[in-house]
Amino acid sequence: MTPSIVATREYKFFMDGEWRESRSGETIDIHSPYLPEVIGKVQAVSRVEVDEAIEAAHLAQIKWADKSLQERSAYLYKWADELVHMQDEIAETIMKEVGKTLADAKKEVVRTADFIRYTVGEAQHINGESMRGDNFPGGSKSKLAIVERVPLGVVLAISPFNYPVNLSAAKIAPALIAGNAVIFKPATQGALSGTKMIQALHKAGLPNGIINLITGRGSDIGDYLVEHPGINMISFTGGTKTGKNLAKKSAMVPLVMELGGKDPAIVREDADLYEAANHIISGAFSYSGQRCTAIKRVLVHENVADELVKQLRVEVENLTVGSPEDGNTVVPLIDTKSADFVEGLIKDAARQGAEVLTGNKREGNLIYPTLIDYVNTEMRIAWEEPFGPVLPIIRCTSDEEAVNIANKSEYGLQTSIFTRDINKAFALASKIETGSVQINGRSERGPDHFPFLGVKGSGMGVQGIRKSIDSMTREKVIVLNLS
Ligand SMILES: NC(=O)C1=CN([C@@H]2O[C@H](COP(=O)(O)OP(=O)(O)OC[C@H]3O[C@@H](n4cnc5c(N)ncnc54)[C@H](OP(=O)(O)O)[C@@H]3O)[C@@H](O)[C@H]2O)C=CC1
Ligand SMILES: O=C(O)[C@H](O)COP(=O)(O)O
Repeated sequence: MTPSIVATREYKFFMDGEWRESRSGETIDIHSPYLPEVIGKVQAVSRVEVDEAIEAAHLAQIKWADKSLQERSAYLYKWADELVHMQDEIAETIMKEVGKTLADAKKEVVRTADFIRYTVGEAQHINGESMRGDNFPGGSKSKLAIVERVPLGVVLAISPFNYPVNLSAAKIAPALIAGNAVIFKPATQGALSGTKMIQALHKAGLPNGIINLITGRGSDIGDYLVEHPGINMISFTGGTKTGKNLAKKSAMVPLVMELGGKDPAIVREDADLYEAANHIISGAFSYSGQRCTAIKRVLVHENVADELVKQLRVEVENLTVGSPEDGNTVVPLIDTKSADFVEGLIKDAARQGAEVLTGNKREGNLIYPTLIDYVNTEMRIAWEEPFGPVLPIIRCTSDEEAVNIANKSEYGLQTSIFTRDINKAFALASKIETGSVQINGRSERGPDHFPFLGVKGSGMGVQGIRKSIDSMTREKVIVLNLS
């Protein structure tokens, strides 16, 4: 095993341009999903320090918004460059902290640098508009409205553990380029990776106060941050329960939330089963299914179910399982609680008569990839999001039944439809209640400039580069009354 580069180093939080120890005197141990030792400690930032950071952010934001777009762009380009320079160090931290393979962790860092650069380019092509009053009956031609987009002020960015760099920067970059300051609260498991990402931003020379990294448990400071009167917009990615709580607590603040999912793959009778199986396996099992967009149930027509299941089983049994350090696809889950939860879902299905075809084995947090056939709608696994490497198969008698089961979910992130009939695919897509529908492909967020959204319990508002910038700005109308 390679020696840990993060050892048990204690990391500081970042506020008003300075790395600081919290006056709380408390730190939080960060455990690895697969290594026995504590891999780092982060500060448990106090409420008073949260107040101070938000105040500093407000003061700094005014000058930041005054800078030209080209000046702000230069800082963000430097940030992207620094991330690329630091990619080995950051990727290793991601691997140890959230158990992603080094190759995937590096991809995450490079994808993030690309994301930042694209964000700058997008912002440089956003223009306001103007309109004359006489377009409306009775309106005067002498009224000229100039409509621009202006920043909202201080954006609170809260991110989950599974893409600790990319999903954080996907909030921070659009906020910054639009002229906002940011309070960034990373997932506690993910805070070391988030800290490294902010080190890269610090190296880019960003003015003091524009970015503030607040570490601490969501259960301690989450509500305080969300309810804080100094926060002007919240961009949150995480679980549906946390998101619902957040939506109740925040008041009169624009909110974008990307939450959990239970993405179905609908496999029609006429699908190319080989293609479908490949997409389903990579959709369901990469990074052990710890993706909001993972395929989390298969709704297959009964006439082709045996054939599909046979192919899926072969592919599941070929998946590599073990430490992320050896490049395995199925790796230990983020913590014991998550592994217990996934195991509970498998046991419930088995107890109720589902057929566990392969997997159902556990070593610590490592759950072997598990394929379960003959799942019915009475079983928890038909509805609950595992965030783990388990795939339930529900056999359906018709498209209508598949669509009904797909839509009954409390979630609405994405759906995949596999079919050779493009007309049928469109007809089904129009009935599906999810933010996106993928035809003949696995569910996924990227490419990152596509709008990305969940409906129902999967979220509100839209991300995706242009949409994220829009969500972090508002229109400002200045009317010239000409003589
Ligand atoms: N739709 C999407 O785009 C995505 C959705 N997800 C969803 O996220 C979940 C997994 O991520 P996970 O990190 O476990 O999610 P959590 O909901 O547990 O945590 C997400 C973030 O919220 C913070 N938090 C916790 N309590 C509060 C609170 N009261 N107020 C404000 N913030 C709080 C957490 O901090 P702390 O870590 O300190 O508890 C963390 O930073 C899955 O359900 C997954 O589907 C994940 C990625 C993408
Ligand atoms: O957090 C997630 O799971 C992501 O938003 C999904 O991203 P991906 O589809 O690119 O893995």
